[in-house]
Amino acid sequence: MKRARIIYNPTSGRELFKKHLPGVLEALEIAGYETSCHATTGEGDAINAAKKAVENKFDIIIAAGGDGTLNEVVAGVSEFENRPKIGVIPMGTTNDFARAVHIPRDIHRAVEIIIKGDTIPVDVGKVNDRYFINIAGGGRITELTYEVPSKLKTMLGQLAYYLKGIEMLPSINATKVRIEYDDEVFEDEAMMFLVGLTNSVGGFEKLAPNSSINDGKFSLLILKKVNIAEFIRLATLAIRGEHLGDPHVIYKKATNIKVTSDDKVLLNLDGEYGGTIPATFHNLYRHIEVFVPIDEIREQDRP
Ligand SMILES: Nc1ncnc2c1ncn2[C@@H]1O[C@H](COP(=O)(O)OP(=O)(O)OP(=O)(O)O)[C@@H](O)[C@H]1O
Repeated sequence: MKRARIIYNPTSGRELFKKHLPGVLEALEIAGYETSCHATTGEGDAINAAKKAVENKFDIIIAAGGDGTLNEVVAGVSEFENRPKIGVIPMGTTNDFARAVHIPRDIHRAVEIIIKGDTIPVDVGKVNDRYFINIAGGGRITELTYEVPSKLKTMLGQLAYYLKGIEMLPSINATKVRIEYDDEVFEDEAMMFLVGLTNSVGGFEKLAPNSSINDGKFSLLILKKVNIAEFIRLATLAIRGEHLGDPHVIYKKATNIKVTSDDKVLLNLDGEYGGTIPATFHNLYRHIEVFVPIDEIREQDRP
């Protein structure tokens, strides 16, 4: 019998997973998985739980939570040679990764996808000694994800982020950075930089339209120094995916990226605080296998 380990964050999103756990366990049992679970207790706990699951030779690990929980599970397995396949049950406020690979927010449909068993390989980003599956970023506006209280997310969902974003607008400013990407260099003031693996960030699904999740490349997006009015105009364009032709935006695919600055710049990794720069980004090509609804995967993401 195959063994599955569920690692779930009981505080994710609207805090509903626990209620559905018996049904999830039953469905997996019927499908031939002997399943056990671990409820995370706080930051970093899912990393350790995932490491233990690898050491205990579970066949698959199911991350039930938001992008933060999935990030920790991937970080936990990434150092190992034999990495179990990963299932995702999106329970967070933002589930950018799940959205990028078309895993629905419906718990039972998400479990069915795992049971069906189709997987695709997915690139993982490594920066300094940390990992990301979706996006890494720097610049004041990317810090907004840590300033939204969990209670507010439980109550308002995604809206909590937009409200915080509006509140932060007056305080965002540019920082002088040096960004080396493959053979090119950007050295100037920037509002933010994003290093993306998927096309979907915080509900902006067209932010990096031609990114592929398993081509071994990052989508690098740099927003040069602009004033607040221009920033809002570009954010509005970004919702429609029309920001890429703007002269204030640099958008390139790159495999190796290095960011340095004389100022203190915080790194945001999949929505959580991820240390400070200097940062060297490596793309771990097809590092994990993830259960997905294979028929819905975009052509450029199919292996
Ligand atoms: N029992 C817990 N209590 C408080 N925080 C926790 C607990 N377990 C995990 N966490 C932390 O919560 C963070 C965020 O969780 P997660 O991404 O799953 O859900 P979310 O906050 O609802 O959604 P999102 O981050 O997508 O907005 C995790 O990275 C982890 O550090």
